[in-house]
Amino acid sequence: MAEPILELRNVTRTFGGVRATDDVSLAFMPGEIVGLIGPNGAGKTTLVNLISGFLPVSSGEIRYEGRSIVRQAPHQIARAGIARTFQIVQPFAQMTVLENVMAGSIFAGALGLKAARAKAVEALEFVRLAPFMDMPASELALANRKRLELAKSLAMNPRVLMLDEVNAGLNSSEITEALGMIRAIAERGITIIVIEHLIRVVAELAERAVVLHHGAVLSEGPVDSVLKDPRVVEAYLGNRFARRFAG
Ligand SMILES: Nc1ncnc2c1ncn2[C@@H]1O[C@H](COP(=O)(O)OP(=O)(O)OP(=O)(O)O)[C@@H](O)[C@H]1O
Repeated sequence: MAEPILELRNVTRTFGGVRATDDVSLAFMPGEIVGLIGPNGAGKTTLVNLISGFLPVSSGEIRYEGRSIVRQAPHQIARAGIARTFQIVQPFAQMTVLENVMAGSIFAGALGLKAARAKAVEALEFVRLAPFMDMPASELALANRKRLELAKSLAMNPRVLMLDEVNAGLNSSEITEALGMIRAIAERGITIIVIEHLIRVVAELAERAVVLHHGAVLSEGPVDSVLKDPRVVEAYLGNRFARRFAG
């Protein structure tokens, strides 16, 4: 059986008395798309911050490609191949779209300028932002700023990509387009963890879902069975939703 590319073993993170992450054990396989859902404050962003090294774990272990990464700095983790997007999109406003993406590939790859530029152009072509590459990033509309985030992460050559609310604020056709891009990324063998409020996105995109509640894993498994899990319905989704998916 294939080995997980990323594994969390009994990971806990506390803030004072709050267990933002509570004894979480999860394994992610190469090329799979996993939805990470849960109500506000469930601990989704904290988990992403722990995996990407922006926060230290209080206890437990995070293993990537079979090795512990819990003591590594964010840039080392990014260079090793774990990329993330941020919930709040904050491009370097004064820099061009291309320069923003190059900053990503340089951060993660220690590439020379020429290689970083080539990588960045390729990522911009993939997300269909190449025509905007010389524009200041501040001039991009929201949907394109989200694509810029995606391009920045892709330019890091990730093997694991965590997308934090990448569809928030987009309209329906923009979401459909983003979903197509995310699928195409997974087809390259990249593991994708989608952190989402939008159940539609998780239901359409992910093979597996993990539901967090009060920092702990409440339910995990194939998306449709997780969405019908009575504990999930009660904790998060509400009966109206349960009826829609029960059929
Ligand atoms: N830096 C911090 N200091 C103190 N408490 C924090 C910190 N970061 C998160 N928390 C707390 O940890 C819990 C989990 O928060 P987190 O932001 O991870 O949840 P979330 O599922 O991402 O929520 P949302 O969907 O609103 O982004 C919350 O109770 C939050 O208040």
